[in-house]
Amino acid sequence: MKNVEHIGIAVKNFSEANGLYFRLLGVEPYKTEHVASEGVNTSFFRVGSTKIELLEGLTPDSAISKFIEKRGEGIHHIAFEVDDILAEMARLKSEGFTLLNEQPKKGADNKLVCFVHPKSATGVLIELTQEIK
Ligand SMILES: CC[C@H](C(=O)O)C(=O)SCCNC(=O)CCNC(=O)[C@H](O)C(C)(C)COP(=O)(O)OP(=O)(O)OC[C@H]1O[C@@H](n2cnc3c(N)ncnc32)[C@H](O)[C@@H]1OP(=O)(O)O
Ligand SMILES: [Co+2]
Repeated sequence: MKNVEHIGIAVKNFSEANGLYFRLLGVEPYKTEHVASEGVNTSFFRVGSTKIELLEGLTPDSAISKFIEKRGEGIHHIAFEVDDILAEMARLKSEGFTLLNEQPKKGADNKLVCFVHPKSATGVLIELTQEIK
């Protein structure tokens, strides 16, 4: 695992939340991206050497909609950058962590991603991200 690549925050009202984080962070999001496979819209803000990812759920069965339904808005996941996502997934599996996808999948911001179940990481949803070169 390398640095914290981004912190994912689940929000109800995407445009309001983007305005709030612009005022909070003093920067505009450098990208917004619809990710149909996850049923989300995302926006990314650079903050120092890491990023904030705002996520809104677009369908009732999206992970973000279900999260907000159950727990309200807030920090949803922590993403770490890895150099070799397949090797890291194999390592975590051998360490007994529960992975939520067997193979890396296309995430946002030009990344391959994999998630670790919060139940095997002290209640924190962990995302692995590898830059697609
Ligand atoms: C577009 C990609 C983008 C990127 O950066 O590239 C993203 O980050 S997309 C982010 C959204 N996608 C995901 O989160 C995919 C992985 N998530 C999942 O597969 C599910 O959300 C899962 C398995 C974590 C939870 O599934 P579900 O909500 O259907 O099940 P439960 O509600 O029964 O949850 C089980 C258990 O986990 C707790 N939980 C759920 N979400 C979280 C969370 N984000 N952080 C911590 N804990 C979480 C939930 O409360 C349940 O615990 P319990 O004690 O039983 O209440
Ligand atoms: Co993310």
